[in-house]
Amino acid sequence: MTLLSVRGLSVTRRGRPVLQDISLTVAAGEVVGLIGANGAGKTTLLRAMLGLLSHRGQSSLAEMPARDRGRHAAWMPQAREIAWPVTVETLVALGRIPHLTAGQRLSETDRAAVDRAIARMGLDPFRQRNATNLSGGEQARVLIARVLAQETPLLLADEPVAGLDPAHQISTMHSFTALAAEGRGVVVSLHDLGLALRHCTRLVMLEGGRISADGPPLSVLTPARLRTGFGISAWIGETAQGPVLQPLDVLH
Ligand SMILES: Nc1ncnc2c1ncn2[C@@H]1O[C@H](COP(=O)(O)OP(=O)(O)OP(=O)(O)O)[C@@H](O)[C@H]1O
Repeated sequence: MTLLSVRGLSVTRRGRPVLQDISLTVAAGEVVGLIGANGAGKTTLLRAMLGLLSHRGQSSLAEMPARDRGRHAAWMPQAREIAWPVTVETLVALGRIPHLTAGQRLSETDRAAVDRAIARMGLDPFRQRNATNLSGGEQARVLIARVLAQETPLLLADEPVAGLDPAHQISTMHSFTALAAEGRGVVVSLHDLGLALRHCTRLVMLEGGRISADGPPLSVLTPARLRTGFGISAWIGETAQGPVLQPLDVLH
């Protein structure tokens, strides 16, 4: 089942083309990693697909009425600052808003979704803590839990694992894999190519605002693309524990 369809999407900012002619679809069961160097256009693509940026071309998500969109896709932006001094539980429960009608309180179903998201991100010990008093990585986990609580068919996240410790980076990627196994779809921008290789079912690589590769991770992360797209060399190998990528050096 197709959860997102983008055709011929282009974005111009300050007269400069930032994205050109992007077409892709995301199906149920996929964890799509969006990769590319700083400035390649990952955030711009995620925001344009959601309808948060003016664009040419089509995105099925941007064309939905706002209310339907909130029930179809959850969005975790790159900015991590939590501004409100509310408990972790209250903040995660905000993810249920698209499912409520005005003035409606959380139902048992909503509370169960909040509990599942809190458990998935290992936040039970923090439930009643003020979210603004948590560490940066803990706050990121709270924001991931909020989008998980939304329990939408599609999840889009901009660098969700940035700033997390290794255990929480891996467990967050496992959460995405579990969502895909349940029949949802995930699009996640990542700078850690090792995590992208191991945990994504497919990678979409951006170079200079265009898709330079789209396919299974090992077929996308070739030495030539690591050189042209990232300016690095890397060791890539198949091991007993699965594929591994270790960046080695900057190529001049
Ligand atoms: N408000 C803006 N006005 C003009 N240009 C912008 C604006 N926002 C982003 N850009 C430009 O668009 C290009 C793509 O930026 P974008 O943030 O999408 O890249 P990214 O791949 O997410 O990068 P990063 O890995 O650094 O987060 C960059 O060249 C950036 O300078």
